[in-house]
Amino acid sequence: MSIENISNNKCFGGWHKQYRHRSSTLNCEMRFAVFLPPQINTGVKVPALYWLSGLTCTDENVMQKSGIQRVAAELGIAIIAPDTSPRGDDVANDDSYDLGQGAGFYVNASQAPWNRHFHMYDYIVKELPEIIEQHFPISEQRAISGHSMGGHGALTIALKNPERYSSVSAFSPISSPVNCPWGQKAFTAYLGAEQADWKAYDSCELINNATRFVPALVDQGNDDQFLIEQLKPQLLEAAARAKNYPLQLNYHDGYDHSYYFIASFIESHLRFHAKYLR
Ligand SMILES: N[C@@H](CCC(=O)N[C@@H](CS)C(=O)NCC(=O)O)C(=O)O
Repeated sequence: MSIENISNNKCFGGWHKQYRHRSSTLNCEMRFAVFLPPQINTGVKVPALYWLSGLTCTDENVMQKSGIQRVAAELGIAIIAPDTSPRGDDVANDDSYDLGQGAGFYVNASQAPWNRHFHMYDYIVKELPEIIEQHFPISEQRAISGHSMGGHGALTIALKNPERYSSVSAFSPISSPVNCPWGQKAFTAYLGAEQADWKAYDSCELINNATRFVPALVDQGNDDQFLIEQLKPQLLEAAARAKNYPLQLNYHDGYDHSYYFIASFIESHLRFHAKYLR
């Protein structure tokens, strides 16, 4: 698996780098970004936090807007930022911002035309870590986090693979895609009309069925424009309470859905993950 370096920026003593590669899982060319903390110079492998972004995003949003690098450099954690879907002229798409390219929802699509490329679940869980751990001094110690659609991705991926992630966190996640318009639209397209098939990618369902717990942290702004209709964190809270699941969910007055909110609390997420990555 070869990768091509396309940019390098020194940052807080470490490096922000972008790469292009051919993904066999997604059947197209993909780009990802990695922040390598200064500790890679000590000859010891560093752990990684995978960051899954939300609707309309690429690898660039978190790297340019969250300020994640400062504390990642202090703690010696690499940040991996993939794209949010397969892309390209021959990849299926939709005119709306919440379906198709930029909106992969971190599932494996079973329905045409999406099933030719939209296998973001397998890409994030299997192919990308293999590439990362082959090409960089990054260990198999992994944590996962994300925002909105990416918060849903992080939670579901950790809940489905508790042996692969030591902790999970999310900002403003889509807490139960089965129960909101964004999720219902995407899952109908990618997974088909059979709602029983959607439950394999619903955080609340997965918490309900969990047998092994991954410590979880969620932060949510109370002035988030998507809170009531789409995000529904109270469903996540109720599922966790019923199961005694180790979820800490914090609400914050005045904060919205943007990266200004993420930038305000990203430090606490990194320190949370650092406790479990050691
Ligand atoms: N209608 C909005 C909805 C998309 C949206 O809010 N995306 C969030 C994730 S769900 C985001 O992170 N946008 C990019 C950014 O703020 O940098 C748009 O098209 O930008």
